[in-house]
Amino acid sequence: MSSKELEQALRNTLNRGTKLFIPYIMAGDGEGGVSNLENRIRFLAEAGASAVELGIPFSDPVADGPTIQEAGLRSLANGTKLQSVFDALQQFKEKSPIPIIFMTYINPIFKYGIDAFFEECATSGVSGIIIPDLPMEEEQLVHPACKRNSIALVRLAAMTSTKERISELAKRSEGFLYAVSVTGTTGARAEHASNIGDYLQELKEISTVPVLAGFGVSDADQAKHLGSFCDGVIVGSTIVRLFNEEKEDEIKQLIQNSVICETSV
Ligand SMILES: O=P(O)(O)OC[C@@H](O)[C@@H](O)c1c[nH]c2ccccc12
Repeated sequence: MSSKELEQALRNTLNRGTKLFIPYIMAGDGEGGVSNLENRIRFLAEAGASAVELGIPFSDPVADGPTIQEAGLRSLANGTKLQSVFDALQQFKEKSPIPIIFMTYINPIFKYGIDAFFEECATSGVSGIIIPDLPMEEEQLVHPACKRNSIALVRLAAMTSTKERISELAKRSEGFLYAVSVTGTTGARAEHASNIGDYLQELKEISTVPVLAGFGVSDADQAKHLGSFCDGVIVGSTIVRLFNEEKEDEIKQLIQNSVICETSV
């Protein structure tokens, strides 16, 4: 799947009249470690997920809140390595029904080797990547390799970024634009800032790719609220927690209730 194809897959979903929902899961978390990946991704696709964000466990996850950090520790305890994630993806019995977007810090990419990393992404069916600790000024380090292997480099916009920076990020983003919707780390929040709607609408106006809000979304009401200002949401900590508590039914309900489009907007 090329980087344009990720964008197109998301647009196809939007054209069917639903909002986007991208769940985040930590690769290697849960019983069986990476061997459960194919089942989990298939389950999420059937539940209505538009794509999946797949986290690679890392020892120093600076942007992760406690729920994702704990999932990373469980995954590392299961013996997960970057290579075992690639191997598991390459061994899928059938191609993933939804696009897979990697979420990893820059360090594991350096360690693996930039070219080798993106080549493996392409042969593993990964269509996009989120690198939260790679500033825009440094992205030339990886962008040529992303391009060569048709991996969409998803940019993150923060609420604290200047207008100029946000519009540059929105212009550059591939696949979609990740609108970080809180200040701070990942994790469920009771509520979002009152100016969140303005922020998301502004991003939506300047972005040429779909805009998804992430960070702090823990229920369908929040998802629908944020989704009413943009194209949908990314949910991490709540999905990770529900998988860990074996509450797959709640995951299904959360996704199905979040993607409903209210026509008032
Ligand atoms: O957990 P939350 O609050 O639902 O936020 C999404 C998030 O977990 C996922 O996108 C993610 C996990 N780790 C990250 C690090 C940086 C940016 C994004 C992420």
